Amino acid sequence: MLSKRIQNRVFWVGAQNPDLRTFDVVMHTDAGTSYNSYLIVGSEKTAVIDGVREAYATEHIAKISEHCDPAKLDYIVCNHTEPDHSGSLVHLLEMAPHATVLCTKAGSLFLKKLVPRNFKCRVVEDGERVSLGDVTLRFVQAPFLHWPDSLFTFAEEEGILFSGDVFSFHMAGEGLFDDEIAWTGEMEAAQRYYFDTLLAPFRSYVLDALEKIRGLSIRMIAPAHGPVRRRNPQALLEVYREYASDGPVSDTPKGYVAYVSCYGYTRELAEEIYRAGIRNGMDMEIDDIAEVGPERVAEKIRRMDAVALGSPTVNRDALKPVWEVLASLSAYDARGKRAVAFGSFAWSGEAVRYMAERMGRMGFRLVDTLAVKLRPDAEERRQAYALGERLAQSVRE
Ligand SMILES: Cc1cc2nc3c(=O)[nH]c(=O)nc-3n(C[C@H](O)[C@H](O)[C@H](O)COP(=O)(O)O)c2cc1C
Repeated sequence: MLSKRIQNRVFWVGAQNPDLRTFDVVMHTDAGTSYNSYLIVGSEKTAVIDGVREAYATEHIAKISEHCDPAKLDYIVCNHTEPDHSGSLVHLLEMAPHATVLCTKAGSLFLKKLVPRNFKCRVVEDGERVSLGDVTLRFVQAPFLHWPDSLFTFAEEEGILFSGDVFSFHMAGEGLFDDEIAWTGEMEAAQRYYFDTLLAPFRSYVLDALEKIRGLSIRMIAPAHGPVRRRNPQALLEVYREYASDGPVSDTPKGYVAYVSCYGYTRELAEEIYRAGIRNGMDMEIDDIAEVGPERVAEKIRRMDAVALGSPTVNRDALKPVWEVLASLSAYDARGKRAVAFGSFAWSGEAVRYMAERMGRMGFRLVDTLAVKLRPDAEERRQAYALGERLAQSVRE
């Protein structure tokens, strides 16, 4: 795609990779991705907002050159210093040695490690304005979206919010704007998946950032990946507010039992824990991980207040689907969540201990564990029920 004017004095000068299927190891994408960078040619000064992955630096600089001489660039704004947006910076700075990089304090510390050359860097304060002549940039600090460095840049006269990874999702295509492409359920899902993977751990920061931009007259949102949003930016802010509020905040605590079981013994324990949760006022769900799939289970765990994870011991370990669930979660997902581990075994019984150790290291608040030899008898089923009661109790506390 060539460079493109997105409005008056603002141009898209980014890059696209429609063939990408795995982003940063952690995310899949069915439609590639874009690395959005924007150039503002003000009446007095010029600014590039965000960069692209290093592999696309030449293309990026060529697109900037279509509209101005890169050697005369005044500012390069780094809303987010992650290498998919800052990789090109070292090359752009070679062309534009006099440009001043504008970023947050955290961003400046990251850039020192990312850019192996001296460059002019200025830390911008929350609410600070920088004039390009007929366009004024206003900076809104929005930390932890999804790194400590993140910043929004609002071009006041244009009404464009440059939002970094926020409001992004992975997609490359012919159209640059959301109203140029047929908006499908898959895009909605890609948007939600992006939020869940990168931003959900920082829900409260998302809500803080939304509050800070509430009063701005935003006519367009220009994110770092995916389409530029001009169809109804205010509605997108609301969608994000809903995403960010969809955490474990309901009055009725949510509990979840996820297990695997070869002969049904661990399942018997799971069902006792589930019953105890319900009788103790929790909104409960129960799943066999082998049926539902580890990713879906991990997704559900993110929204729960309490989790019970069960596996039999097989070949001196917990079963693979359980490890896949835990590998799909981050320490942010686990942080402070009440949890128990349980399972059946025949002679050595390592699974429960190993799960508990891993969950503890991830940051789950482990309430207790239960390992039962082979088929649970009446007393052991009572113990499983009591484990569910303690889990529910811990959430109330
Ligand atoms: C292939 C296989 C390997 C096993 N390895 C172990 C083991 O290393 N240690 C152990 O205590 N039990 C082992 N067991 C026994 C199971 O843990 C035991 O049968 C348990 O009750 C199964 O619970 P479930 O019905 O929930 O799957 C193994 C069972 C199978 C089928």
